[in-house]
Amino acid sequence: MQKMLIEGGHKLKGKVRISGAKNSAVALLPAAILADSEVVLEGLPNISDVGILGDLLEEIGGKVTWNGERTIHIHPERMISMPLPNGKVKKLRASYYFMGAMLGKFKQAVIGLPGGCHLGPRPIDQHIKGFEALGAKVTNEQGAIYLHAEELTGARIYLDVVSVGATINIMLAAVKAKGTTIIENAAKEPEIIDVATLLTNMGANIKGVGTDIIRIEGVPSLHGCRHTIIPDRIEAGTYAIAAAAAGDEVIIDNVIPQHLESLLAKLREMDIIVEESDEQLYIAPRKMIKSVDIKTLVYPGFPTDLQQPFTTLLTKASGTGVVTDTIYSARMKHIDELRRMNAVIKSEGGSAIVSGPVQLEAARVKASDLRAGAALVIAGLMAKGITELTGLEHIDRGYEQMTEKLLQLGANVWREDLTNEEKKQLQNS
Ligand SMILES: CC(=O)N[C@H]1[C@@H](OP(=O)(O)OP(=O)(O)OC[C@H]2O[C@@H](n3ccc(=O)[nH]c3=O)[C@H](O)[C@@H]2O)O[C@H](CO)[C@@H](O)[C@@H]1O
Ligand SMILES: C=C(OP(=O)(O)O)C(=O)O
Repeated sequence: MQKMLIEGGHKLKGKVRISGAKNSAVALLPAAILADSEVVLEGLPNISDVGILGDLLEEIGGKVTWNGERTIHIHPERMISMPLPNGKVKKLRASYYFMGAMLGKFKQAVIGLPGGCHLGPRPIDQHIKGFEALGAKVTNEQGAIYLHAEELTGARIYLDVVSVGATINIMLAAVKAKGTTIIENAAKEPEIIDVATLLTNMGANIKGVGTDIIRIEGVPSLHGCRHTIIPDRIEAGTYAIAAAAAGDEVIIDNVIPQHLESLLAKLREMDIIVEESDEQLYIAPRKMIKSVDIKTLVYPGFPTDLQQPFTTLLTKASGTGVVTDTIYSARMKHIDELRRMNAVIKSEGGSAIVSGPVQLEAARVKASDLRAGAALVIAGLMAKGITELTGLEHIDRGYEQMTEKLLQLGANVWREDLTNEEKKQLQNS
């Protein structure tokens, strides 16, 4: 168990390279189950969620080899419908994609309910509604979802809420079903397009991804292929926010700027200098920046996954900014920690109202989830003194080599093992 120490006040400057997208990677890996021959995925991020999914593919009989840290070769030929009711599936959210992929391939699966960030209730009723519409019988027995179908048949499925996970999971279950599946009110996130691109390269017939109606003609089999993952727009957004909050001039490399338009528009509204080229962003903050309000929405709206880091940036802005998360209204556990660091934030009617500018002060803080962790790292970069951050297992789920990337940008940040006393204190907190 470790803590991260961040000495604030060192301006970020230089170039940072963005890794492959976590939320794509965690769907591409289970999608490989559906193929009959080798799938090669390139450009994967070196994060713990990816490692766990690789292990799960092996647990069900896949032959998995890594070529370096970013390229995985998956041989699905010997995979079986092994039940995964417990264990590693509980460590992350995206293990729920084993439901759709194994149902699509084997017509049966037993998968424990997923873990992932605690952001308030995260039901999977829309995933289940989709599987049932395709002809599966789905039951929940002691925290594991049992899925079984004699045959999967295409269906018209209207999602009651726009859900990334349900859209991808239904695609995975439907690509080999008999006939046509139509997903209405589908999510449009870039990661969904990335997964559909992989499936199409495997031989699937999918139309309409990136719109809210996806049409899938089932095919009898899918073959292997090679696929390169898209860059992580949330990691890129996090570094853009860090650059705006504690940077001088920062270039963010390997990014698709169009994936971040909602964030970039807000940064410009604050008076931050943002320049875009094909694969790069250039961010330069001004001395005085203006507060703005943000409301998270489904893509292409402002991403909930950047809400927490953005809240930290608002502490530096002049005026009052209202932060409302319409996707996860309870995604506010970073607020108390930011208050410990001198932030002035009121909670009102489910929104956080941030007043600034204030000089943040170093403190001992704890990441309750992945993006709360990112928010607190940025706060540490802005604060006076040395911030000590625990809960790093959350950060490691989604940020590749964050310490190294920040060091490269000129931050003074390092990790240390926790003492026994600190471990005890953490367990009791
Ligand atoms: C691994 C992954 O890709 N995680 C992302 C994914 O999570 P995840 O796929 O879990 O999020 P969803 O898009 O499904 O959730 C969106 C909203 O729909 C609700 N909902 C969802 C499914 C369902 O069956 N019923 C239901 O009510 C959720 O509670 C939430 O309020 O999208 C979220 C929203 O962009 C991001 O924060 C996560 O980083
Ligand atoms: C909420 C997130 O992840 P997950 O859905 O994997 O918990 C996230 O990436 O911000």
